Amino acid sequence: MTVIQGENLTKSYGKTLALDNLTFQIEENKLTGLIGRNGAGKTTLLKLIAGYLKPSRGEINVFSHNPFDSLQVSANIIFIDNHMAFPTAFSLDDILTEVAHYYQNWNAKLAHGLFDYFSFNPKQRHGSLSKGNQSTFNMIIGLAARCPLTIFDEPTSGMDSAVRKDFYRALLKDYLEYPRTIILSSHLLSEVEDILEDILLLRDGTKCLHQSVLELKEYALGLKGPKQTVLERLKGQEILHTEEFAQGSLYAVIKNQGLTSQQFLKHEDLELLPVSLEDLCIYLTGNAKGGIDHVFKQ
Ligand SMILES: Nc1ncnc2c1ncn2[C@@H]1O[C@H](COP(=O)(O)OP(=O)(O)OP(=O)(O)O)[C@@H](O)[C@H]1O
Repeated sequence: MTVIQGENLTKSYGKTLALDNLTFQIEENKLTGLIGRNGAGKTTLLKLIAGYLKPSRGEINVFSHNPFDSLQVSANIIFIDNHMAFPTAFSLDDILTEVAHYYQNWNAKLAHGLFDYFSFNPKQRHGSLSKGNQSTFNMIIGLAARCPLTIFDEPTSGMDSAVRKDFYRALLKDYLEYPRTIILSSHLLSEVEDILEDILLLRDGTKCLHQSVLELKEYALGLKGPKQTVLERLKGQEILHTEEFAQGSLYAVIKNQGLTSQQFLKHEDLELLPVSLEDLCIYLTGNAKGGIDHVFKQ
């Protein structure tokens, strides 16, 4: 079943075009990573899905409804980001008690288990938590709510690396036990790629690609060797990235068009290297100016 369907989705803020003609769909019970550079339109897209914003053009349907001001949709969604605010009079314990009434699938055992594991003080106020602890507390709510559509917008902001690892582990374990549709926006692709099933990559408000992580791992090949040898091998290939190194060597990333490694390894000077998902996404969403090296060449 399709949970989210966007058709020619466009969102402008005045003259700024944040999303441009985006068409995509997300199926039920998938864990999707929403990836893109700063300003690519991730938060805008998540807010359109959650019904916080109206599209300027195009259509968005969530559970077959327009999410804007839809009670039906909001009852089935939780949106976790680092702007969550709670009544200042509430302690953390009060918040957990109150939010439990909102979410049909709320799991108090999970909420309290995580709350104790992360050593929260039940009497503390949300506003007095450190930035990382606020994110951790928000994440507990996002997981324990077990909403059919769970949206995490940069959920690990401020968390230290140990807490981030615990969060990804908890997310994966709970997702495997209670499958649901989860979208996770993140800049830290290397940290999340092992738990994601699909990646929706945005570039300047447009869809760059939407594929499974397994497909993406086969998407590109890296070649390194003497510049002239690499250049010869690049003929007819779709080049995604090139980088020069000392002593005349060149590293090139090409689209894997079903080529066997043998074709490239005939030349013994040539090294075939895997391309990480993080690097691939950087190359696919890079600007055309030749990267940071370009600044130093001017
Ligand atoms: N309320 C707003 N008013 C005007 N422009 C906005 C507003 N919100 C976002 N934008 C612009 O829309 C574009 C997309 O922003 P958005 O926050 O969706 O990107 P993002 O991918 O989430 O970025 P980041 O990774 O930096 O959080 C940016 O150019 C941003 O400046």
